[in-house]
Amino acid sequence: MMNISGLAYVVAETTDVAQWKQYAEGVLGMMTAPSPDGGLYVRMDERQFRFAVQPGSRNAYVVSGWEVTTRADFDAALRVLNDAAVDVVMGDAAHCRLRCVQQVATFKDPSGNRHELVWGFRSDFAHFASPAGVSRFVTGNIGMGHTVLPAPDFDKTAAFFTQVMGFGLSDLLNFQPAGPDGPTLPIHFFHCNNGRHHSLALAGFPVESGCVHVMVEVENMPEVGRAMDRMQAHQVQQTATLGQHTNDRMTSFYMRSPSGFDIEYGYGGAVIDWQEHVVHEFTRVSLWGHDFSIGQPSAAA
Ligand SMILES: Cc1ccc(O)c(O)c1CC[C@@H]1C(=O)CC[C@]2(C)C(=O)CC[C@@H]12
Ligand SMILES: [Fe+2]
Repeated sequence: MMNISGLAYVVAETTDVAQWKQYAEGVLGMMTAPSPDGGLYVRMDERQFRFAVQPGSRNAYVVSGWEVTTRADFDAALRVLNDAAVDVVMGDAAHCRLRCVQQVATFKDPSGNRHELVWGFRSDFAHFASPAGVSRFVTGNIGMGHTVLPAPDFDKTAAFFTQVMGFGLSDLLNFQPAGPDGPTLPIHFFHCNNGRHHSLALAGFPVESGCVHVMVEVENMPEVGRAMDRMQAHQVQQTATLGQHTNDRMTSFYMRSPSGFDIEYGYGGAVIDWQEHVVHEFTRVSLWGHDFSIGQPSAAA
């Protein structure tokens, strides 16, 4: 059985590394350093990076990095992938060095999203000092946050994550963007072996950038408000108003990243005891706020 402990990192591609550096430092409030591939390590905590930004010809999401805590769990995970006939490419020394890990294995899910499995991060444990004065990001044992990936091949991809990757379904939404008579788009929320309500969500539609959004969490409401001020000061496009989700209780706003996908910036996400949790379908996205219409192309200035 696979025992993934959390979302370790995400990798994004950009045509403009300097722009990502400004966004990471000035808006997200994260530290940056050059990476060996000519890109950027974006730091949120004691790890060398939580976002790896690689230079390229596109602005897009590239890969999700999933972590196991031991070599034994890594080997067990490789056996599970092999038994499920998943094509796995083992990373070479350069790939391990780039990701700052002992071992890395790459594969795709049934919708074509790319994933990496890693163990044994390497770190200099330099103190995290946010260039924007962010007190701290909520990471550690619950991972860097969550990622929401397109899954046009929905049922196969959801089955892959529960049956092969060992995720649990937290809850689900049958989203009806055009009202009760319109089409239904499933969004399923999955947890791995930590208390974060979801480390992954799968959305049953294609997304040009390769990702719907990545969520990062800060430790109090003022840090969310200060991030909104920085977003405005840097003229970054907001894609949803401030609001609070029904399922994970996160208070957050959404904005565009330079790689085309959104960043959800929030605080107060519930930490769940999975023994007590009951899987359910929810029909309201938010307790209050979260107007996603401001992110639609027609709403753009
Ligand atoms: C519904 C929900 C619960 C918890 C989350 O962390 C979370 O991001 C969401 C929203 C999921 C989803 C989205 O991100 C893109 C825009 C979507 C499809 C909507 O317009 C409503 C639900 C939204
Ligand atoms: Fe989210």
